[in-house]
Amino acid sequence: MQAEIGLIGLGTMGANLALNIAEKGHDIAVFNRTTAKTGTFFETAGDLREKILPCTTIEEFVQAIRPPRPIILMIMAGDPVDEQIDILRPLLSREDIIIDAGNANFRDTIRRTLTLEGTGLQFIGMGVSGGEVGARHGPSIMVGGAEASYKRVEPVLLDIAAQYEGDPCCAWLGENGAGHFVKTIHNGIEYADMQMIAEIYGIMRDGLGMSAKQMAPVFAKWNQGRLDSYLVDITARVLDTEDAETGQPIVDIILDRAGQKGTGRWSAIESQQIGVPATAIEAAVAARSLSALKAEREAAEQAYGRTSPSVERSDAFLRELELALLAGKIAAYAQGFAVMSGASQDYRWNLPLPEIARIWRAGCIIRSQFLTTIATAYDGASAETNLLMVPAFVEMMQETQGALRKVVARAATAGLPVPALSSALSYFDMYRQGRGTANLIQGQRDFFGAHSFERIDKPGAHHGPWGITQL
Ligand SMILES: NC(=O)C1=CN([C@@H]2O[C@H](COP(=O)(O)OP(=O)(O)OC[C@H]3O[C@@H](n4cnc5c(N)ncnc54)[C@H](OP(=O)(O)O)[C@@H]3O)[C@@H](O)[C@H]2O)C=CC1
Ligand SMILES: O=C(CO)[C@H](O)[C@H](O)COP(=O)(O)O
Repeated sequence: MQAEIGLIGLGTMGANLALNIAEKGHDIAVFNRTTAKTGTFFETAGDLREKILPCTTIEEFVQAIRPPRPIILMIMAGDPVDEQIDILRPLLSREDIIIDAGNANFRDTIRRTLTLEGTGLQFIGMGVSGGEVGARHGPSIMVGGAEASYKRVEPVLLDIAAQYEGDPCCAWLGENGAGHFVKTIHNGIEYADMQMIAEIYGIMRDGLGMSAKQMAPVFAKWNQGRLDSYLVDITARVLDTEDAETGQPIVDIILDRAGQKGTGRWSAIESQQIGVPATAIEAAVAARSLSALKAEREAAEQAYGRTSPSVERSDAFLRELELALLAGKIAAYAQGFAVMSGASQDYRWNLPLPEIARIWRAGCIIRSQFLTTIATAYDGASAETNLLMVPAFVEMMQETQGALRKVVARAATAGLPVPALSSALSYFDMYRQGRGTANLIQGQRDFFGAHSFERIDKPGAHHGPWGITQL
């Protein structure tokens, strides 16, 4: 028997994706650098073993796949992907497709695509979201590369993707790095979403003095309304879970230092690079970096004192928190989609924004009811339209901005950090200000550097009557 497809990397994601592929009836060859893992994987695959060809050498693996071979790499992003491609290249034949399904930097994907061009090999950069459960039972799949290459693997990808009301959450999004770029922005939005939820949790814990057990049903209730989403759902579950060793809420035992592997930071870097601000994502990335400075934060708490609960707990304030989270979320998603729209023009991807919202409705980490509203909103709007200007979102923002304002103000006076929520609010306030304050900056720039400015009453470049600068 020769397999229809191959997969390298039997870690958390790869093992589950391989089982998913086998379960959907596709024969699959698998290989892992550490061969013991391949054995364990195969032994525990149960009935799916008849669809799986475990291979202990890379040569055996390549031979086990029917040409032209589609080969999925589900390994650590970065140098390992280049190393793996170098190992594979001499063993492959024309028309074979290498599919990098890890969280690659889209710039690496563009580089790899260019490197393989003209070799006869094809390259797909594919974002996969959904964690281990998604990989096993249906992830959201964001594909970039030549459309013809995608078409060859589309039947398998549509089979394994999550389904939202019968629609597979998988799409070809554009050439070269498009898929990995969209996955990166997905993760940037994920960072902002998670950070804003954590800030609301911080207000409840440190401002209202609520216990994890008390917060869990609040998030669970919010999950029944417009905040209905995977992240709010798992927040309620995390808050409700006890540590087996101590009997305490596990969230109270977990160290307050968040990891980050790069995608959030790349989203922020790219937004700056193309000049499309994503301040809530930036704030979320910075918050993770600050979280890592545990010892410094502890020393600063000694120096400045600890914040004690000082916000009055009431159903009305909890309702404001819910609405504030919704408003912050609208601004963060507006930023993420604006970055995709900007990059789509710069990189000539022609990213299909409504389709992206649709394939994020199931399978992925940011899946939510909210994405259906976004998909519908984009159906009637051009890709350049900021979500904040789409009627459905104008209405929601009008309704919720007051709560965001109150919550940010209350947190600021109580000394509780809300960097993502406050960045989202400032972004909204600047975005909706017809006459801003950059006129003064232009005056300053012209004063010190003769950079010129435009006037409101006539065209052209002008200079101010500053006189001789006195230092
Ligand atoms: N975990 C998640 O929720 C998600 C992860 N991803 C992305 O998927 C990819 C895999 O992640 P995950 O499964 O979580 O990671 P794991 O740490 O569970 O597995 C890593 C895999 O990469 C292999 N590997 C590492 N270095 C090399 C190398 N130099 N050459 C060959 N193989 C190598 C490992 O092999 P070995 O056993 O020999 O060490 C292992 O199979 C990453 O890019 C990650 O960012 C994407 C979406 C969600
Ligand atoms: O892609 C993912 C989810 O969509 C992975 O879980 C990723 O690892 C999350 O990023 P980070 O580790 O930086 O929090």
